[in-house]
Amino acid sequence: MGETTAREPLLAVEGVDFSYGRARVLRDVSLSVEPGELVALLGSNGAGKTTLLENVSGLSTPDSGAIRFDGEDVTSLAANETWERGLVHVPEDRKLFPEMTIAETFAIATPRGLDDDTVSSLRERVFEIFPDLESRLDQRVGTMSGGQQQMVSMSRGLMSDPDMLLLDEPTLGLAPDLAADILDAIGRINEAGTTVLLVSQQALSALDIADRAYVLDNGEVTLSGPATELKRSDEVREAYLGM
Ligand SMILES: Nc1ncnc2c1ncn2[C@@H]1O[C@H](COP(=O)(O)OP(=O)(O)OP(=O)(O)O)[C@@H](O)[C@H]1O
Repeated sequence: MGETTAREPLLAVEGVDFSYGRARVLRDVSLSVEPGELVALLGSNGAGKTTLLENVSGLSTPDSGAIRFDGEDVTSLAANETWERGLVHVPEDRKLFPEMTIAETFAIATPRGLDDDTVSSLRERVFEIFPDLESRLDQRVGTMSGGQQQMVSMSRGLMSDPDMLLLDEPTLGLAPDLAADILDAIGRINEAGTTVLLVSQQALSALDIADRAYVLDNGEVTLSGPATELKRSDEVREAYLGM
Protein backbone atom coordinates (compact mmCIF):
# COMPACT_ATOMS: atom_id res chain seq x y z
CA MET A 1 0.00 0.00 0.00
CA GLY A 2 3.07 2.24 0.09
CA GLU A 3 2.53 3.12 3.75
CA THR A 4 5.39 2.99 6.17
CA THR A 5 4.55 1.13 9.33
CA ALA A 6 6.52 1.99 12.45
CA ARG A 7 8.68 -0.97 13.37
CA GLU A 8 7.44 -2.56 16.55
CA PRO A 9 9.88 -4.03 19.09
CA LEU A 10 9.83 -7.82 19.34
CA LEU A 11 9.49 -7.49 23.12
CA ALA A 12 8.02 -4.49 24.89
CA VAL A 13 7.75 -4.30 28.68
CA GLU A 14 5.60 -1.31 29.60
CA GLY A 15 5.36 0.08 33.13
CA VAL A 16 5.49 -3.27 34.91
CA ASP A 17 5.02 -3.44 38.68
CA PHE A 18 5.35 -6.66 40.69
CA SER A 19 5.33 -7.47 44.40
CA TYR A 20 5.90 -10.61 46.45
CA GLY A 21 3.36 -9.99 49.20
CA ARG A 22 4.22 -6.56 50.52
CA ALA A 23 7.70 -6.49 49.01
CA ARG A 24 7.64 -4.41 45.84
CA VAL A 25 10.22 -5.98 43.53
CA LEU A 26 9.56 -4.29 40.16
CA ARG A 27 8.65 -0.60 39.93
CA ASP A 28 7.30 0.80 36.69
CA VAL A 29 9.81 -1.16 34.59
CA SER A 30 9.82 -0.45 30.86
CA LEU A 31 12.21 -1.88 28.30
CA SER A 32 12.17 -2.99 24.72
CA VAL A 33 14.10 -5.41 22.53
CA GLU A 34 14.15 -5.00 18.76
CA PRO A 35 14.13 -8.03 16.45
CA GLY A 36 17.66 -9.41 16.16
CA GLU A 37 19.06 -7.47 19.11
CA LEU A 38 21.12 -8.79 22.01
CA VAL A 39 20.13 -6.75 25.06
CA ALA A 40 21.74 -7.19 28.48
CA LEU A 41 19.85 -6.70 31.73
CA LEU A 42 22.35 -5.87 34.44
CA GLY A 43 22.06 -5.29 38.15
CA SER A 44 23.23 -6.54 41.51
CA ASN A 45 21.85 -9.41 43.58
CA GLY A 46 18.17 -9.00 44.31
CA ALA A 47 17.67 -6.13 41.85
CA GLY A 48 14.68 -7.95 40.32
CA LYS A 49 16.21 -9.34 37.12
CA THR A 50 14.96 -12.93 37.55
CA THR A 51 11.53 -11.66 38.59
CA LEU A 52 11.32 -9.55 35.44
CA LEU A 53 12.20 -12.53 33.20
CA GLU A 54 9.56 -14.59 35.02
CA ASN A 55 6.96 -11.86 34.43
CA VAL A 56 7.90 -11.81 30.74
CA SER A 57 7.76 -15.57 30.20
CA GLY A 58 4.57 -16.08 32.21
CA LEU A 59 6.03 -17.89 35.22
CA SER A 60 4.48 -14.98 37.12
CA THR A 61 2.14 -12.16 36.11
CA PRO A 62 2.72 -8.42 36.57
CA ASP A 63 0.47 -6.63 39.08
CA SER A 64 0.15 -3.82 36.57
CA GLY A 65 1.68 -2.76 33.28
CA ALA A 66 1.82 -4.70 30.03
CA ILE A 67 4.08 -7.06 28.12
CA ARG A 68 3.86 -7.33 24.34
CA PHE A 69 5.64 -9.92 22.23
CA ASP A 70 5.62 -9.78 18.44
CA GLY A 71 2.71 -7.36 18.53
CA GLU A 72 0.57 -9.48 20.87
CA ASP A 73 -0.40 -8.72 24.47
CA VAL A 74 1.17 -11.63 26.41
CA THR A 75 0.85 -10.04 29.89
CA SER A 76 -1.45 -12.71 31.26
CA LEU A 77 -0.29 -15.74 29.27
CA ALA A 78 1.13 -18.81 31.05
CA ALA A 79 4.69 -20.00 30.42
CA ASN A 80 3.61 -22.77 28.01
CA GLU A 81 1.69 -20.21 25.97
CA THR A 82 4.61 -17.80 25.60
CA TRP A 83 6.85 -20.79 24.77
CA GLU A 84 4.46 -21.79 21.96
CA ARG A 85 4.84 -18.27 20.57
CA GLY A 86 8.64 -18.59 20.41
CA LEU A 87 9.49 -16.69 23.61
CA VAL A 88 11.70 -19.16 25.46
CA HIS A 89 13.03 -18.79 29.02
CA VAL A 90 16.31 -20.52 29.96
CA PRO A 91 16.15 -20.30 33.77
CA GLU A 92 19.00 -19.62 36.16
CA ASP A 93 18.70 -23.01 37.88
CA ARG A 94 18.49 -24.76 34.47
CA LYS A 95 15.61 -27.04 35.50
CA LEU A 96 17.08 -30.07 33.73
CA PHE A 97 16.07 -33.66 34.51
CA PRO A 98 19.31 -35.36 35.63
CA GLU A 99 18.14 -38.89 34.69
CA MET A 100 17.43 -37.92 31.10
CA THR A 101 19.97 -38.13 28.30
CA ILE A 102 20.67 -35.13 26.09
CA ALA A 103 18.70 -36.79 23.28
CA GLU A 104 15.67 -37.23 25.57
CA THR A 105 16.02 -33.65 26.84
CA PHE A 106 16.00 -32.36 23.27
CA ALA A 107 13.04 -34.56 22.34
CA ILE A 108 10.75 -33.10 25.00
CA ALA A 109 11.79 -29.54 24.07
CA THR A 110 10.99 -29.89 20.39
CA PRO A 111 7.53 -28.57 19.49
CA ARG A 112 5.14 -31.28 18.33
CA GLY A 113 4.24 -31.26 14.69
CA LEU A 114 7.64 -30.22 13.34
CA ASP A 115 8.70 -32.33 10.37
CA ASP A 116 11.87 -34.43 10.54
CA ASP A 117 13.86 -32.08 8.29
CA THR A 118 13.14 -29.12 10.55
CA VAL A 119 14.11 -31.11 13.66
CA SER A 120 17.36 -32.20 11.95
CA SER A 121 18.21 -28.64 11.02
CA LEU A 122 17.51 -27.47 14.59
CA ARG A 123 19.89 -30.15 15.84
CA GLU A 124 22.53 -29.17 13.31
CA ARG A 125 22.26 -25.58 14.44
CA VAL A 126 22.69 -26.65 18.07
CA PHE A 127 25.78 -28.73 17.24
CA GLU A 128 27.28 -25.83 15.31
CA ILE A 129 27.01 -23.71 18.46
CA PHE A 130 27.90 -26.50 20.93
CA PRO A 131 29.95 -29.14 19.03
CA ASP A 132 30.86 -30.99 22.26
CA LEU A 133 27.28 -32.14 22.72
CA GLU A 134 27.06 -34.16 19.50
CA SER A 135 29.06 -37.12 20.82
CA ARG A 136 27.22 -37.01 24.16
CA LEU A 137 23.63 -37.48 23.00
CA ASP A 138 23.22 -40.66 25.07
CA GLN A 139 24.86 -39.26 28.21
CA ARG A 140 22.66 -38.57 31.23
CA VAL A 141 22.51 -34.87 32.02
CA GLY A 142 23.13 -35.46 35.75
CA THR A 143 26.60 -36.86 35.01
CA MET A 144 27.74 -33.71 33.20
CA SER A 145 29.71 -30.73 34.54
CA GLY A 146 28.05 -27.41 35.35
CA GLY A 147 29.31 -25.84 32.13
CA GLN A 148 28.07 -28.76 30.02
CA GLN A 149 24.69 -28.64 31.76
CA GLN A 150 24.44 -24.94 30.94
CA MET A 151 25.12 -25.82 27.29
CA VAL A 152 22.38 -28.48 27.44
CA SER A 153 19.97 -26.00 29.01
CA MET A 154 20.61 -23.40 26.28
CA SER A 155 20.48 -26.11 23.59
CA ARG A 156 17.12 -27.28 24.91
CA GLY A 157 15.95 -23.68 24.46
CA LEU A 158 17.27 -23.68 20.88
CA MET A 159 15.57 -27.01 20.10
CA SER A 160 12.22 -25.31 20.68
CA ASP A 161 12.95 -23.07 17.69
CA PRO A 162 12.73 -19.75 19.55
CA ASP A 163 12.39 -16.27 18.09
CA MET A 164 13.69 -14.92 21.38
CA LEU A 165 15.67 -16.40 24.27
CA LEU A 166 15.49 -15.07 27.83
CA LEU A 167 18.79 -16.17 29.37
CA ASP A 168 19.07 -15.91 33.17
CA GLU A 169 22.67 -15.81 34.44
CA PRO A 170 24.03 -18.45 32.06
CA THR A 171 27.59 -18.02 33.33
CA LEU A 172 26.79 -18.14 37.06
CA GLY A 173 29.21 -20.33 38.98
CA LEU A 174 31.32 -21.25 35.94
CA ALA A 175 35.11 -20.99 35.73
CA PRO A 176 36.21 -17.90 33.73
CA ASP A 177 37.24 -19.81 30.58
CA LEU A 178 33.94 -21.73 30.49
CA ALA A 179 32.00 -18.53 31.13
CA ALA A 180 33.84 -16.97 28.19
CA ASP A 181 32.87 -19.95 25.99
CA ILE A 182 29.21 -19.59 26.99
CA LEU A 183 29.19 -15.85 26.25
CA ASP A 184 30.85 -16.50 22.91
CA ALA A 185 28.13 -19.07 22.14
CA ILE A 186 25.42 -16.54 23.06
CA GLY A 187 26.96 -14.06 20.63
CA ARG A 188 26.87 -16.69 17.88
CA ILE A 189 23.27 -17.69 18.69
CA ASN A 190 22.32 -14.03 18.30
CA GLU A 191 24.33 -13.60 15.08
CA ALA A 192 22.46 -16.61 13.65
CA GLY A 193 19.21 -14.66 14.10
CA THR A 194 17.80 -15.32 17.58
CA THR A 195 16.91 -12.23 19.60
CA VAL A 196 18.34 -12.38 23.13
CA LEU A 197 17.61 -10.76 26.50
CA LEU A 198 20.58 -11.70 28.70
CA VAL A 199 20.50 -11.32 32.48
CA SER A 200 23.96 -11.13 33.95
CA GLN A 201 25.84 -9.90 36.97
CA GLN A 202 29.04 -10.04 34.92
CA ALA A 203 28.45 -6.61 33.48
CA LEU A 204 31.67 -6.13 31.57
CA SER A 205 31.57 -9.38 29.61
CA ALA A 206 27.82 -9.04 28.96
CA LEU A 207 28.38 -5.50 27.62
CA ASP A 208 31.08 -6.89 25.34
CA ILE A 209 28.54 -8.96 23.39
CA ALA A 210 25.39 -6.82 23.84
CA ASP A 211 24.01 -4.17 21.51
CA ARG A 212 22.25 -2.31 24.32
CA ALA A 213 21.74 -2.74 28.04
CA TYR A 214 19.48 -1.77 30.92
CA VAL A 215 20.57 -1.50 34.54
CA LEU A 216 18.01 -2.53 37.15
CA ASP A 217 18.53 -1.26 40.68
CA ASN A 218 16.11 -2.09 43.47
CA GLY A 219 13.40 -2.91 40.94
CA GLU A 220 13.82 0.23 38.84
CA VAL A 221 15.55 0.87 35.53
CA THR A 222 18.21 3.41 36.46
CA LEU A 223 20.33 3.43 33.30
CA SER A 224 19.98 2.27 29.72
CA GLY A 225 21.73 2.80 26.43
CA PRO A 226 24.08 1.34 23.87
CA ALA A 227 26.50 -1.18 25.39
CA THR A 228 29.54 0.82 24.27
CA GLU A 229 28.24 3.93 26.07
CA LEU A 230 27.35 2.08 29.28
CA LYS A 231 30.81 0.56 29.34
CA ARG A 232 32.24 4.08 29.46
CA SER A 233 29.73 5.32 32.04
CA ASP A 234 31.35 6.14 35.40
CA GLU A 235 28.23 4.99 37.23
CA VAL A 236 28.34 1.54 35.63
CA ARG A 237 32.07 1.24 36.05
CA GLU A 238 31.92 2.06 39.73
CA ALA A 239 28.82 0.08 40.62
CA TYR A 240 29.22 -3.00 38.46
CA LEU A 241 32.71 -3.21 37.08
CA GLY A 242 34.59 -2.51 40.30
CA MET A 243 36.57 0.34 38.70
N1 LIG B 1 9.46 -16.26 45.71
C1 LIG B 1 9.82 -15.14 46.34
N2 LIG B 1 9.15 -14.72 47.43
C2 LIG B 1 9.49 -13.57 48.07
N3 LIG B 1 10.50 -12.76 47.66
C3 LIG B 1 11.19 -13.13 46.59
C4 LIG B 1 10.91 -14.34 45.87
N4 LIG B 1 11.77 -14.44 44.82
C5 LIG B 1 12.57 -13.35 44.90
N5 LIG B 1 12.23 -12.56 45.94
C6 LIG B 1 12.85 -11.29 46.31
O1 LIG B 1 12.65 -10.38 45.25
C7 LIG B 1 13.79 -9.57 45.06
C8 LIG B 1 14.26 -9.68 43.63
O2 LIG B 1 14.75 -11.01 43.39
P1 LIG B 1 15.25 -11.50 41.97
O3 LIG B 1 15.64 -12.93 42.10
O4 LIG B 1 14.28 -11.11 40.94
O5 LIG B 1 16.55 -10.59 41.80
P2 LIG B 1 17.76 -10.79 40.82
O6 LIG B 1 18.11 -9.42 40.34
O7 LIG B 1 17.45 -11.80 39.80
O8 LIG B 1 18.87 -11.29 41.79
P3 LIG B 1 19.74 -12.63 41.72
O9 LIG B 1 20.85 -12.30 40.83
O10 LIG B 1 20.14 -12.80 43.14
O11 LIG B 1 18.84 -13.72 41.22
C9 LIG B 1 14.81 -10.01 46.09
O12 LIG B 1 14.72 -9.14 47.19
C10 LIG B 1 14.35 -11.40 46.45
O13 LIG B 1 14.71 -11.69 47.78
